[in-house]
This record gives sequence, structure tokens and C-alpha cells, in this order.
Amino acid sequence: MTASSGLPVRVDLLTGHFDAINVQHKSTCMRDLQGVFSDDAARKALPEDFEVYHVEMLASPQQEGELHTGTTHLMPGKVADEFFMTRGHFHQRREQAEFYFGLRGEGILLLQPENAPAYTEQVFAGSVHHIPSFTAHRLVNTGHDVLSALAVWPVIAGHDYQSLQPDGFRIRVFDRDGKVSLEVAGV
Ligand SMILES: O=P(O)(O)OC[C@H]1O[C@H](O)[C@H](O)[C@@H](O)[C@@H]1O
Repeated sequence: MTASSGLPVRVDLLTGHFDAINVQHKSTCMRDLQGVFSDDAARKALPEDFEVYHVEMLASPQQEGELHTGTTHLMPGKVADEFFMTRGHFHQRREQAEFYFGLRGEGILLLQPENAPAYTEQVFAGSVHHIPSFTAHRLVNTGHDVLSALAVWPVIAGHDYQSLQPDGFRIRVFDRDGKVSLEVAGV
């Protein structure tokens, strides 16, 4: 008797698109990002149904010990001078870590530990990022193309957006005369 090998799910490593049944999609539009950018009036002036980013995810068993896998596709663009970015979050379960893998485009990963200064890592095709436990994270697209990053994180991690309010991340990323500028809030 010959053992047969099942066809695995596939991911296109140039784009992060999954070829699988039951791929889940979550879209985040300009209207959903109230209070995220420093110039909220400029955000409101942009089309509310413009999709800033979307996430495609494989279906995972919803139980402790399992992992989520998903790709975030973040569009290029700016709200006033501030580059497009994800909302960003801590994990509800703070002790849970995550990995990001840059696939295409150029950007910055903002990392903000609960009790230490914020820091950043460059994101590019082939970059690997360990997001430690107790650390909020946000992607910023500083390039001219879509920024796509594959993520793997525990199903039990959850999202905590609220703890970053009202001030958000301490580092913001702006386009200043064509240069990428990392600016620390309140300095
Ligand atoms: O949840 P956001 O901050 O909007 O980021 C969008 C998504 O980015 C990555 O894929 C994360 O691992 C997801 O957990 C997150 O939902």
C-alpha cells in the first residue's frame, strides 16, 4: 500500500495571499480609524470607504495552544504627512508573543513595551520580527507599494486596543520633505 500525501494549503511568498478554502478577510477603512492619526480632521476629509488595510487569515481551531496565521496588506499613502498604519494593539493576554515576516513593500514596525521605551524595526521582503510579550505593535507603510507582512500568533492572544488610548503609540512616522521621520510624541 502506498501512503498518499495530501495537498497542503499554499501561500504566495511574494504577496502573502493564501490559496485555501475558508480564508477569512477583515477590512479596515478610513472610517474605522478615528483617533488613530495625529490629524483627525485630515483623516475625515478622505473617502470614508477607502480601505487602508486588510487581513486575510487561515481558519484556526479556537482553542488554547493553537496558532493564527494571517497576512496584513497595508496600502501606501498618508493622512496629511503621517504614513498609513494599522491601528496597533497589545495582546489581551499580555504574555503572548507573535512573529511577523515581511513579504513585500517597505515599512516600519513600531514596538512599544509596557514598561520600556518604544523602538522600531525596518520591514522589507525577508525581514523577520519577534514581537515579545507585553509589547504593543503597529505596522507603518513608508513605501510606494503595498506593504504585506505574514503574522503567526497564539489564538488565545486576543486584541487590546483600549490600553493605547488616549495617546496611542509614543513614536509616530511622518513624511517630512520626502524623508521618513520618526517622531517621539510630546518632544
Ligand atoms: O488589529 P490591528 O492592529 O488592526 O492589526 C491588524 C492585524 O495585523 C496582524 O495580522 C496581527 O497579527 C493581527 O492580530 C491584527 O489583527
